[in-house]
Amino acid sequence: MEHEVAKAKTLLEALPYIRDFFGQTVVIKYGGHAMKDEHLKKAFALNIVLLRYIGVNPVIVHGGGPQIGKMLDQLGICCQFREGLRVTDQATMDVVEMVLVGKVNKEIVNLLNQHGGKAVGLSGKDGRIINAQKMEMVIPHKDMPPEIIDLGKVGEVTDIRTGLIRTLEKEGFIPVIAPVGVDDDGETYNINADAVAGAVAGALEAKRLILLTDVAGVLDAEGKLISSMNRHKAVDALEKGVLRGGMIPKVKCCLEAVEAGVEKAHIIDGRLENSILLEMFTKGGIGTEIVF
Ligand SMILES: Nc1ncnc2c1ncn2[C@@H]1O[C@H](COP(=O)(O)OP(=O)(O)O)[C@@H](O)[C@H]1O
Ligand SMILES: CC(=O)N[C@@H](CCC(=O)OP(=O)(O)O)C(=O)O
Repeated sequence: MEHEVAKAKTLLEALPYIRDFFGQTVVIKYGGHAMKDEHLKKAFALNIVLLRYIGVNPVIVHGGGPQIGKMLDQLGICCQFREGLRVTDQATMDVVEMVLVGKVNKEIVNLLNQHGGKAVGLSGKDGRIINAQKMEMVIPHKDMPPEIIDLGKVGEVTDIRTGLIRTLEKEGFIPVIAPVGVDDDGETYNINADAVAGAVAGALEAKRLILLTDVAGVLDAEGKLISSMNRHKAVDALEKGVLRGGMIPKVKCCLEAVEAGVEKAHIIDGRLENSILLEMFTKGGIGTEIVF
């Protein structure tokens, strides 16, 4: 009996948060360890389905870098990264689209539906959700002319069309979006999934952007977790070189999202079971929050 009483108390403790999130959109970037481990996959699905049943509108944007890498390897196509982005020729683009849209996206849809959700898988081409253009990568060099890198079919988001996402939300569906975009000429682009998640959250004026990753959050130079960063602190960390590799696009896209009106962005540990619920429905939260 004592156990049951404690359970009821826990539910009531979550009430202020549930009330706050009711009817709101939360964009979640699904990737990293939480997408590989069977136990964590199930927990992720249950977290998302629960959100939907208590009146939150979750929108999932997924990655799949390791899965693309594995397939390229099997096909004997070599892969190269510049500044954390995959150099993408036409053959690579075909594999990226097949793996992200055909395999990873459908696996996530299936996972959510198996656990009681109503998920719909989309690429950026469906309803032209993700409009993109070829990315111009310019690396500044001290005392030298800037370096211009051609990443091939790597794109950047120009515009997110929210109509189809809103229609699905209204009907109780959970949109699951693969980070493949398209331009006016029908050219397909490979886009970093964190960047897509940030742009989708901004366009939807989501209440939260949550990025799941393989570390506790943003760590400082001593390796200690930074639990909260405002714009000023985040820009400072980017400029001082505290952030490296994949953490750079993550913090950048969180900044862009809060600048576009998202209330808070979070980088949280996807290795932790129920990390999404812990972040949203407990007082202290987990990981790093980025606010305007
Ligand atoms: N200051 C930092 N704080 C946390 N992680 C950092 C930092 N600088 C670099 N990283 C690296 O960024 C990685 C997360 O980015 P990434 O590998 O792209 O994640 P994911 O695959 O989950 O999208 C971490 O595993 C870590 O190695
Ligand atoms: C341009 C670029 O690098 N695109 C990424 C898209 C997938 C992705 O971002 O997946 P993760 O979130 O798992 O890294 C790629 O080809 O790997």
